Amino acid sequence: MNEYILALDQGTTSTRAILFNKQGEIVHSAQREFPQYFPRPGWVEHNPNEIWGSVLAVIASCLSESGVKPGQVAGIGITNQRETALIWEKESGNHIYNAVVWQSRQTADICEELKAAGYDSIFQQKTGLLIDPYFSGTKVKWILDHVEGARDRAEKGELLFGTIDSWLIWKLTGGKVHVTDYSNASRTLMYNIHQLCWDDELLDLLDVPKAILPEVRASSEVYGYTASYHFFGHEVPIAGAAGDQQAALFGQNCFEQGMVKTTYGTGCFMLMNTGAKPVSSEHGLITSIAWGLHGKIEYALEGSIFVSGSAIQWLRDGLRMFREAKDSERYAERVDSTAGVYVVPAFVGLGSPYWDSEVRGAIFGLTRGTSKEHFIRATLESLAYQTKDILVAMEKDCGYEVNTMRVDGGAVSNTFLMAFQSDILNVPVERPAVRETTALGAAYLAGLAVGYWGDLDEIRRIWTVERRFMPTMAEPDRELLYNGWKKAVYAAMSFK
Ligand SMILES: Nc1ncnc2c1ncn2[C@@H]1O[C@H](COP(=O)(O)OP(=O)(O)O)[C@@H](O)[C@H]1O
Ligand SMILES: O=P(O)(O)OC[C@H](O)CO
Repeated sequence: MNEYILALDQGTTSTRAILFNKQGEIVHSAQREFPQYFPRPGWVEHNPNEIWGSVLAVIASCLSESGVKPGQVAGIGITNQRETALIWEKESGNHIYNAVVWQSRQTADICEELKAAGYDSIFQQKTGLLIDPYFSGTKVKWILDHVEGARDRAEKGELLFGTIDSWLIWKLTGGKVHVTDYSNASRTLMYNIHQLCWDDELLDLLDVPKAILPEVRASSEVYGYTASYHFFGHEVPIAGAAGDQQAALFGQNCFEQGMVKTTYGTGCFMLMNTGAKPVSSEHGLITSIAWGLHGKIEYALEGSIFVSGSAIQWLRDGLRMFREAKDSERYAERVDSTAGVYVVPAFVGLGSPYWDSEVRGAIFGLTRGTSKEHFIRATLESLAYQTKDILVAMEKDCGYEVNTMRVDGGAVSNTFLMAFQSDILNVPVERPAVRETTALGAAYLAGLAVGYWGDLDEIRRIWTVERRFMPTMAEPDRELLYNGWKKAVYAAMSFK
């Protein structure tokens, strides 16, 4: 009887369940969107019960549509939107407040206070991160500050905190297992990535009681088994977990130091495997744990771009420039260039390497001749320029040149964008055959833990490139275009 690995990819806007076979191929997948809540400008929240409902729904669809029996699932791997924080009651499982999403800026004041008190460098040294509303720590503090009685109850051990991986493992095991993995813990602003422990000093600064924190475990090991009532009578091992960007790094087979992947989804995230040593950034990047595997920790250097594919959604839904995201390619190719137009899609500020939460989007270089095609092309090109900003910072931080970038995520099906990306970076860009790399990484981590795949070499043998984009642009053209982008970004940053 054939066996499969089930990956659960709990993303910011939708949840996917994907069944993979031994060749790392997709056998079947199911996807479900869930509601987004914006209680105030800049705030983004999810209802944890709706997330859980979406997970149950995609598992059920995936199994029933594929005809795969629950007993044929050798293991489950979980990957998740990172940083999103939630707190629930240990006894009832009820959340005490919605999940505060990574994009949410509701803790901006808390961050300003911590920065004004001079704590930047302590947080950076210990966690590899910056003080920014993006990360979980200030979100946990905010929930405990705003829900009456929460801090007391947290101290008494009545409440549990988790990122979405923790929540799903807890729910899937019927409330038995409260864990997270190293990669997710490293995004919380509370975890010491050098000493590998929740950091007492940082917990004090954030006023977060240790009792609510999950146990931190490897990214590939059996954490527990599905409660049989959730999984059609079967106890399936939950055997892997990693934050979605680290899972994508794993799914892209970036197992060696210096290997780089970039995922173009709602936002865009470039990660470099830096091996057993964390590289501390001096150029606006952040340091995280890539994964804990086979008793070893590996680290990653990361650049996080908040708006990427969502700029294309904005063209589609906000400006109604086309009906489907893929139409952007056709429009962009109707013109030879943007004719000097630059779009800076800083809708929620800028992440790496600028970290400016006050800047907002801007457009430069308009003339009477500017057309819709120029505008669409300039927006697509902005995805590639933002990625170049990160690569430049990454090469400075690690001290060598990146020789290949592997890509995945929804926007990589845009061939114009990938060719321009390679041109503007002057680096070959590799697009893999399986583009659901995040889910694939989670499947690999779970499959390794249950012996479905024997080792990394077996995984390396099944990973294949679908297309390699080689740079063809002349250096002076590249320089001219990129200089224009830098001018546009700094002009946008000066308009506040
Ligand atoms: N052909 C395309 N060209 C440009 N952008 C695209 C294209 N197809 C999808 N996108 C963008 O990719 C994003 C979806 O990618 P996905 O990896 O599913 O994101 P996420 O996991 O963050 O929800 C959307 O923001 C969409 O606008
Ligand atoms: O859910 P995605 O794919 O938008 O990814 C979100 C990232 O994990 C945020 O850090």
